[in-house]
Amino acid sequence: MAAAAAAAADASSAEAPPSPPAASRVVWVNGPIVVGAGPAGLSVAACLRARGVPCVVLDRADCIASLWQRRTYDRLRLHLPRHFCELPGLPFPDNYPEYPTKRQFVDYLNAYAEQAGVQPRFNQAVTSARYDAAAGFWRVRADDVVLAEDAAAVAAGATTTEYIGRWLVVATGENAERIVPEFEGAEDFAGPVSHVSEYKSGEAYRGKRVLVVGCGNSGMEVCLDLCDHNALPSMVVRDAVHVLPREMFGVATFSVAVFLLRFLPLWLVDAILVLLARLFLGDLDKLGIRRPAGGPLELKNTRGRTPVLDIGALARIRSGHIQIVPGIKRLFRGGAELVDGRRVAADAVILATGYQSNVPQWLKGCDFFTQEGYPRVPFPHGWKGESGLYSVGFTRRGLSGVSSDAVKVAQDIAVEWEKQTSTI
Ligand SMILES: Cc1cc2nc3c(=O)[nH]c(=O)nc-3n(C[C@H](O)[C@H](O)[C@H](O)COP(=O)(O)OP(=O)(O)OC[C@H]3O[C@@H](n4cnc5c(N)ncnc54)[C@H](O)[C@@H]3O)c2cc1C
Ligand SMILES: NC(=O)C1=CN([C@@H]2O[C@H](COP(=O)(O)OP(=O)(O)OC[C@H]3O[C@@H](n4cnc5c(N)ncnc54)[C@H](OP(=O)(O)O)[C@@H]3O)[C@@H](O)[C@H]2O)C=CC1
Ligand SMILES: O=C(O)C(=O)Cc1c[nH]c2ccccc12
Repeated sequence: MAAAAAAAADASSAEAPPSPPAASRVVWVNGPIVVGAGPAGLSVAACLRARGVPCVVLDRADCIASLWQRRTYDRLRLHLPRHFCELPGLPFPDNYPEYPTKRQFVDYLNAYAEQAGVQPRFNQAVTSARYDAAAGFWRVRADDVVLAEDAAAVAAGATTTEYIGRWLVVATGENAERIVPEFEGAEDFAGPVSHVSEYKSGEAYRGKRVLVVGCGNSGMEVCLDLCDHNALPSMVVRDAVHVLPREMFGVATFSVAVFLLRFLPLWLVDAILVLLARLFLGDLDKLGIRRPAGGPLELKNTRGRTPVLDIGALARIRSGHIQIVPGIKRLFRGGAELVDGRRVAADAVILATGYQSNVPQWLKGCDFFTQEGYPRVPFPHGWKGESGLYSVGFTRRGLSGVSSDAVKVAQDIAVEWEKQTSTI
């Protein structure tokens, strides 16, 4: 019986997986295939080119840095000082402010791609990537993104291209997909429900009662923007959250943290940050904002929970312009019932409920990434997998993590590239 079971298991593991339908096109890539043309994809491509390694960069969007260009609001600025956000090889222009605007950052990224000669293939949505061990190549499939307006293309159906190459660089980011929670009664709610990635400005919400779900940097900044446009925001704070001042006496809190980390252990830096935040911001408990037990940097590094860097929302909470409410139990026609039984009226709901990686949806047959779509090996070692697999931008350390990964990945691939090309 046991032998029969073992034989059956052997037989099933030996069985070849069903082969996917043939791609309409096959492209042999001389060099790495980079998936994602955000800051991570651009910077690794630039570093590769600087070392003489060609690559192909694929993106599902029709432009570079689609997160920044298509899925963020107008008033957005970098919230870390500029020198923490520069990509390898190109400083920001001298006239940029300490916290560049979204427009400035996008201009910088366009200049970066241009200077490095990176020309991504757009409208290429990667649907699967797997390593073909027999051939020693990665097979990456991408569907042409067809716009609904393009009737002829829609009628012809999606074209699939298979890219085949020796190396695969995953650069699809920590914010690839929006998180959209489902609420009981959502179908009864009379107003619009949107994700913050669709929000541009509070102009559309003048005079309206808006329920903003989530109190990360997005939720806080959108509430502030709504106030500036005379809307009436309530913000759902369902759990504890760290709020830090963006600056203390003109010095960036982030810079203070980085400086202290040179001498002190992380737990102590966290304790100092919490103490300073208490001094600068006062007791937030009174406002309905509790601090988590873990420290702000610890939670950022281990769970990806970014502390809020306050740029003015707290003042509006104190003044009563932003109302804090607990978690949502259910939605109803005119608003939401909360977990404490209270009701809050709302004309619109904005979900500032965060983002997630999409790597598990398309990277098959390898366990380098966790189910959450992050490298299993923790920072600073998560940039290199097996068989020519790499990741850039999954460090939970923002743009500075992107840059440090990109340099390491390009260096590593360049060494392999030189070995391979010199033997030809
Ligand atoms: C609102 C906001 C503000 C931020 N501000 C800062 C900041 O001030 N400082 C900081 O350090 N960090 C900040 N971050 C963190 C952010 O992660 C980085 O700024 C940066 O965008 C990460 O770059 P990336 O290339 O890894 O990911 P992204 O910028 O998300 O780029 C990934 C690209 O991959 C593409 N893609 C995804 N899936 C596929 C697929 N299946 N096929 C093809 N293409 C695909 C996407 O279209 C996208 O263009 C912010 C994030 C957000 C959401
Ligand atoms: N100026 C800047 O540079 C900005 C930077 N960013 C960055 O973008 C990234 C994403 O930020 P953000 O979009 O704020 O996402 P976050 O993941 O940081 O925050 C999501 C928030 O939504 C809450 N949430 C999730 N699901 C629910 C639910 N069902 N009910 C109630 N609350 C819920 C979470 O609460 P809980 O903790 O309880 O799960 C959390 O407060 C971060 O790294 C951030 O720093 C964002 C905006 C501006
Ligand atoms: O803004 C983001 O999402 C970032 O990831 C930037 C960032 C990296 N490390 C941090 C620690 C505290 C606050 C922001 C960041």
